[in-house]
Amino acid sequence: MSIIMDDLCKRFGEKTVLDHFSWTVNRPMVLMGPSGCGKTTLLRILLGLERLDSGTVTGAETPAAVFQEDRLCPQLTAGDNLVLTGHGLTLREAETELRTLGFAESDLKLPACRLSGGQKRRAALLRALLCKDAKTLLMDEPFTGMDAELVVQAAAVTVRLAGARPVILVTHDAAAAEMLGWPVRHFEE
Ligand SMILES: Nc1ncnc2c1ncn2[C@@H]1O[C@H](COP(=O)(O)OP(=O)(O)OP(=O)(O)O)[C@@H](O)[C@H]1O
Repeated sequence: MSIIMDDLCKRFGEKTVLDHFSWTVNRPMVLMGPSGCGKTTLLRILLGLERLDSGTVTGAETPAAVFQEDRLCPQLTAGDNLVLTGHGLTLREAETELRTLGFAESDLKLPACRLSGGQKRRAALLRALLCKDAKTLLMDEPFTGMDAELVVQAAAVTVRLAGARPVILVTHDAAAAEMLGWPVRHFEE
């Protein structure tokens, strides 16, 4: 299974964001590039949230996503948020993985709106990684708001749970990219 992007073009008014961009992703990979170069736009195109001017995408069906915003249901616990989109994921499995990313028993009982920014980010990351029917993963800055020690743990969990699926993980964090150990594509402006 591969995400195949062929000759993609996208403009916003005068601004060209994708200029005949082609890329085949058949395994987990990292996408890096300067702010404003179009990384989020590319993920939004793959998710069907933005329309291409020209070009084709195949193989991006049934993705799970980590957006720049966490997009958790605020009244549900972190575990219930994971179960909600997990397609067969049990609460026990969800909470086990939340504990590996530092959730205490008391954190597991809180509604998502009472969690810290970093905890919400970890929950959003695990929600995508644990979505059982996702064939691809699209992750936009999933480690934002985590301190260095947590990034180490989050990167290890990401590698373990992503497996061999096609993944595009956008990050500004060169140290995180190195920890993942995945090939890096540099997206220039
Ligand atoms: N809906 C839109 N309308 C107009 N311009 C847009 C729209 N969405 C994005 N842009 C512009 O397209 C360019 C690429 O934006 P995008 O968010 O994809 O960049 P990015 O590489 O993800 O940046 P960052 O790393 O800062 O998140 C920017 O110049 C942005 O202002």
